[in-house]
Amino acid sequence: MDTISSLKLVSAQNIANILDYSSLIAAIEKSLANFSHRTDSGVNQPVRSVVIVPNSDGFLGCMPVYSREDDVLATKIVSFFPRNKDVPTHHAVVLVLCAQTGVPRALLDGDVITARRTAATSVVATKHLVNGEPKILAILGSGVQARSHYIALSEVFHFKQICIWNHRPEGAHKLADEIGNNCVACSKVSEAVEDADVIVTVTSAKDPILKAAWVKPGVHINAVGACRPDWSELEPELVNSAVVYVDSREGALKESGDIILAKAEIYAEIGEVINGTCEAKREQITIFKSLGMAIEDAVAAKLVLDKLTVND
Ligand SMILES: NC(=O)C1=CN([C@@H]2O[C@H](COP(=O)(O)OP(=O)(O)OC[C@H]3O[C@@H](n4cnc5c(N)ncnc54)[C@H](O)[C@@H]3O)[C@@H](O)[C@H]2O)C=CC1
Ligand SMILES: O=C([O-])C1=[NH+]CCC1
Repeated sequence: MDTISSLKLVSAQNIANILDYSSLIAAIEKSLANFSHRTDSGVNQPVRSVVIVPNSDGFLGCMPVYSREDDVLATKIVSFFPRNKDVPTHHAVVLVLCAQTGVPRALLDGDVITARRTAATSVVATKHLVNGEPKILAILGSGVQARSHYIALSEVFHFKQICIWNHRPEGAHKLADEIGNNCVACSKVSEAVEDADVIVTVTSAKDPILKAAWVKPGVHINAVGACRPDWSELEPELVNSAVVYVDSREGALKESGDIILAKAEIYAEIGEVINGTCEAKREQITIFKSLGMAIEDAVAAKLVLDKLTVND
């Protein structure tokens, strides 16, 4: 019988071995499209609940979702303590339950899932919104998401050059060394982004780091950090000069300082572009504001569980 005693525990190492970007990107693309159909495609996903931990900048987020198409019922619990120094800033677990009985089936480490599904989501947005074939990638930030974004984007696009900036230069140099000879560490954001076709912002900044004056016309920006309503990575002038796409309208209007502080208009969810109900305005500056959604974690966890062998 299916009981909690048969709960499967899945480690980060196991997930890292199993969760390949090619399957993940395809699954995420489908899930973003499904999400934007809302209840028509049987997705029930409230905006995440966030519990703030005073005097730490830290928070705990609870992210439940049900998706009929994917036959998955799951919740992620994620903490973000940006001031952590000796341990990572994010920690997460994903609990998957039987969608018919509610019995917990598996508890998965959520760190690798968070790193990879976020990058896979940016890949999907970039595929749909980038103007032509991108040659230069700029990454602002040099932590976990900077690495996963470099790997995931490089699976799909062939960049001639990658420019990294980090607020602590040693972080940018370390990542540039890891990536190798088509990668440079830049000492200024303006230098990193001036020729970029795709920009990824993956920092814990609370105030804007990227300005309108520095970017090329037609650039595509994946804005991945700044997940609090009073935090932003993008200067309001930049947000208001761009066509703004989000993962979830409700989520963006509640959580995204980049959108709330700029009083920006949201043009579409990326799922609406995938579904063909909203246009990809590729010739303009496009911003994909990513906050992260439970459905991304749920489909990633399901991929892992489906690929686990009985002995794992
Ligand atoms: N949209 C989504 O689905 C997700 C978004 N995130 C967000 O992405 C961002 C990066 O996450 P990770 O790479 O996991 O974190 P990390 O802690 O590994 O890296 C953070 C990076 O930001 C830099 N940084 C720290 N304070 C800064 C400041 N005041 N100004 C500029 N840079 C600063 C650090 O040097 C480091 O390079 C965070 O804001 C995080 O909350 C993370 C997971 C999912
Ligand atoms: O979706 C997610 O896991 C997160 N978004 C911002 C911090 C963590």
